[in-house]
Order: sequence, then structure tokens, then C-alpha cells
Amino acid sequence: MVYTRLDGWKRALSVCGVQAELILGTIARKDKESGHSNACYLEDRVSFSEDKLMDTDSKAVMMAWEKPLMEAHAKAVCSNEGHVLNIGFGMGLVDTAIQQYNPISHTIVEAHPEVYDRMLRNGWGEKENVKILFGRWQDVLPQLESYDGIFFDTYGEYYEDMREFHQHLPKLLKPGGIYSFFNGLCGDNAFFHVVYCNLVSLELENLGYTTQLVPLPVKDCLAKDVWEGVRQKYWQLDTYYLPVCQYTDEPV
Ligand SMILES: C[S@@+](CC[C@H](N)C(=O)[O-])C[C@H]1O[C@@H](n2cnc3c(N)ncnc32)[C@H](O)[C@@H]1O
Repeated sequence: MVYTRLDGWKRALSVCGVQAELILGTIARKDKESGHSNACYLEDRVSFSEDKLMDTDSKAVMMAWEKPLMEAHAKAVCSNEGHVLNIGFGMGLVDTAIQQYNPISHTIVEAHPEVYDRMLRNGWGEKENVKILFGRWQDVLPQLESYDGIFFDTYGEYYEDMREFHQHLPKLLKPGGIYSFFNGLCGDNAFFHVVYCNLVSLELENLGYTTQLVPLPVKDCLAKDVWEGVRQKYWQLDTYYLPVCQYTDEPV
């Protein structure tokens, strides 16, 4: 087998990624000993405006500039039609886009009481094909079924939590189903973002899933004043890599 310089880089990145993950994982596990990752966020107030949803720390839970990304995620997870699951309602951008595809069933899991109240006030509880499960995904797992498309986008959780969610994919995702997640991992640092993209792909590969990272330019989504009043610019890169994950029978 001939190894190219790119292979070398990929291997080096994977090693860095695993090391970083081990450190971050240890920190996350330590934090978790005193309760779940985002307990404070879920107990605090949130505030809604037209272009963002904020926590009490002035950090953005969700922002309207992500709308084109959410539309692309919806398109990916609805490509098989059928039954769709979304974890994390936020501003409802991805769910609004999912509804355009008229899925047979559309299950939404949301854990924040104010976000949940707002969903109900906006009529999400009355949509025929929508089922809302109020609670943390970790707590409503026994009520979940299996789906043709799944999207995962929570707030205030760690990589460790998403990784835990991935362990449930074999039960939650139907054969041939599509899984995607908000790929904001280290979205403020180009190097570590690549590390995380590689790491998550490798971990999904270990579970039998292929991950295609579809590049989407996002520079034009980010107007100059978009971060005004927001404490943390959680995304600072020009390209978003939209993950499209599928189970494969082939050895990967
Ligand atoms: C980034 S927002 C989701 C944005 C959404 N994709 C959209 O298109 O507007 C994250 C959402 O996940 C919810 N959330 C956080 N932790 C959760 C958990 N463990 N289970 C379910 N929902 C959670 C938050 O309350 C928040 O509404």
C-alpha cells in the first residue's frame, strides 16, 4: 500500500483528535459526576428575539443565520421520506423545513420548558404528523421508535453527550436511514474543527456508519452585525461541513 502525505496528515490528525477527545472526555465525565451537562441551562430562563434564542449568559442557543444550514439538514434527513426524528427544537428552523417534506411522522424532542411552551403556543402540538416529547433525549429514549431520518442538535451538552447518543443509533435509525447532526464542533477554530470532523467520522465508522461531509459555504450567511450582543462567536469558519451518515453493510 502506498501512503501519501495526505494519509500521513490524516493519521496525525486522528491521533491528535483522539488525544484531545480523551482529555475533553475526562473533563466532561468529571463535570457529569455532579449532574448532567446542561442542568443549569435547562433550569434558567431563555429569551427569544426574531433572529436568536439566548440563554441568561448572553450566549446564543440558536441563531437565524443558520436557517440555510437547517434547510440543508432537513433535506438530508427527509430524503427517505417516512418517519423523522429531531432532537432539539430551538427556533424550530429545522422542524419548519422538515414539515415542508410532509413526513409520515415527525417526532420532536425538546427539554427546555420555555422552548416547549413556545412550541405549543405556535401550534406545533396541533400538527397532524407531529409528536412532541418534552424532556431530555436521555430521559425519553424509551419512548423513541426507529426512524428513516434523524437530526441531532442540542445546546450546552458536550461531545461526550453526542457520542452517547450515537451509541443508540443502531436502535433508532432504520436500515438505509440517514442521520445528521449540527456540526458546530470547535466551530471557532479551523484546525480543531477538522480534528473533530475526523474524530466523529471515525467513531461513527466504528459503529458501522459512513459519514459524508458535504461542504456548504457560510460566509454570506454571516452579516457583519450578526454577533452583536452575543457573548460567544461559536462559528467563525467559511465552510460548514454537513454530515450525512448512513449504515453500511460493507466493511469500512
Ligand atoms: C441549538 S438549539 C436547536 C436548534 C434547531 N435545530 C433549530 O433549527 O432551530 C438546541 C435545542 O436543544 C434543546 N436541548 C438541550 N439539551 C437537550 C436535551 N438533552 N434533550 C433535548 N433537547 C435539548 C435546547 O433547549 C434547544 O432548544
